[in-house]
Amino acid sequence: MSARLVAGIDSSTQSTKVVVCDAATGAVLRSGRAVHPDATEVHPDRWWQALTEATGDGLLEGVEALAVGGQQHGMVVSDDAGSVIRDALLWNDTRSAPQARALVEELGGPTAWVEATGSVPGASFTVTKLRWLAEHEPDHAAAVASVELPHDWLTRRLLEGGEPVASSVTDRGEASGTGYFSPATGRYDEDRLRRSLGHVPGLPRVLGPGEAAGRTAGGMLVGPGTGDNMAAGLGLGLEPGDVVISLGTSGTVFGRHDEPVADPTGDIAGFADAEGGFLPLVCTLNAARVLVAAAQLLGVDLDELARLAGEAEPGAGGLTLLPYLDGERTPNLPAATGSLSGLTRTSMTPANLARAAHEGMLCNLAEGVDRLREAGLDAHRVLLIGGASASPLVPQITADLTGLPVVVPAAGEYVALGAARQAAWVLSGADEPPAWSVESDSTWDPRSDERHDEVRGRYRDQVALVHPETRR
Ligand SMILES: Nc1ncnc2c1ncn2[C@@H]1O[C@H](COP(=O)(O)OP(=O)(O)O)[C@@H](O)[C@H]1O
Ligand SMILES: O=C(CO)[C@@H](O)[C@H](O)COP(=O)(O)O
Repeated sequence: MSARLVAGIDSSTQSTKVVVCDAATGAVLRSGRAVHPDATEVHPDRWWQALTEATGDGLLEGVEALAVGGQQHGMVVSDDAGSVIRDALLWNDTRSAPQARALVEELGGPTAWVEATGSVPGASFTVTKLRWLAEHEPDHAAAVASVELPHDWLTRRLLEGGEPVASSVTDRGEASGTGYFSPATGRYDEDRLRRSLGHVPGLPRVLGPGEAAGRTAGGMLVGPGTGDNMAAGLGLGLEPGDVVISLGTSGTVFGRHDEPVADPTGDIAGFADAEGGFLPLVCTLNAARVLVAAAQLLGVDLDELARLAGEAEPGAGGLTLLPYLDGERTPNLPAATGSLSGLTRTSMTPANLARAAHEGMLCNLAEGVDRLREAGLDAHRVLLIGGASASPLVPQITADLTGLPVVVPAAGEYVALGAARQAAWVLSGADEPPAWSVESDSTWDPRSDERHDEVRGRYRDQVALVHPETRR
């Protein structure tokens, strides 16, 4: 008997990736990908074009069900005809930082926000982008009849001409990144929405995990979809003690939790996951592209960057890079720039610069692991995913700086795989997702060396020195 096929779509910041899997085992049978524009505001049609390109040449032939995992938070606003009003503002667009500060202050401060929505909204959160729209483009704001996030919009497009269960749908995971939804109660917060946009627009219906969103015109069953980090969690089949570090455009650190996590400092976002639980998460704005920028500076490719960094000793000869090249989200420094310190005639070598780029990026994420532990999450091992997990050096430095064993799971595209697992879940009609196994590539154990503690300490000292406003 031939396998039943499901597909998972990862529409993330830099690209769309699609995997077609055996619904029973999760084995990846086919895959496709296409790039997105490099911008922080993008017309959603560009994601649709990328999806069309990635699934060209019959990639979806024989597929019975599919689902979308999408970059979180992006603001897609449509008019009463369902047409997109302006380019979507993405999660990494920091223009709404002043609106974020104002909303937090106006609506009761950080603790009130955490109680109502699970998170203290920074510029990434949709609610702050809506306030920006109301202040800067009032005609556009007045025309907004519905607000969706990237995966909601793509799911609606997939269902066009088919049989959608509602005019627009989402899930708890995605909705928990809006800033106008409570992951604890599962309800939208219309007051916060009115206070940001000026009126309450139409919102996607929040489907349960494993609940079908409808059928495409071609008859494929469509899952509710979710945010890309939630999809990765589902694809990895997280166990207690697993902490994920994802090194894509964003750096994220997260784990599953049965209870909501409330962090009024704003470092941890109290998201929902794609299985009915919670996904506390720390997100940085600067991850894989720090290595890309360092490679460009040194005039080398990523393999050579890793080789050079491997030549340097831990500690990069005293160089410390604060890698806030695109501003930063955690710590909350949206207007920050990167800085490099510790330069001497001896330390200023290509190898030390390459090493400092790796250490700076990973120190910020190791801080995220510490924040999750302080919030009560067990951390026994790190599962390392995302584009930069392919680097030959990143897994070992991650192990050294977090003090945890690091596993790089074998299959690679865990957001797409999680979306496919959700599609298989919907197809099965079962109460639980199918039990797909995750193969590990290799494990890197942390090496004991006092220089690793010294690197972490120097990084913290430098943050406090250059950005004293982050001191608690
Ligand atoms: N071997 C590598 N070392 C470091 N970075 C890499 C490597 N391979 C890919 N990348 C980077 O990973 C990023 C893409 O990661 P990905 O997780 O697909 O991002 P996103 O999901 O945000 O679109 C790109 O910036 C790419 O240059
Ligand atoms: O904003 C967040 C998490 O809150 C980001 O993680 C986005 O979801 C984008 O993810 P990548 O494209 O970097 O995977």
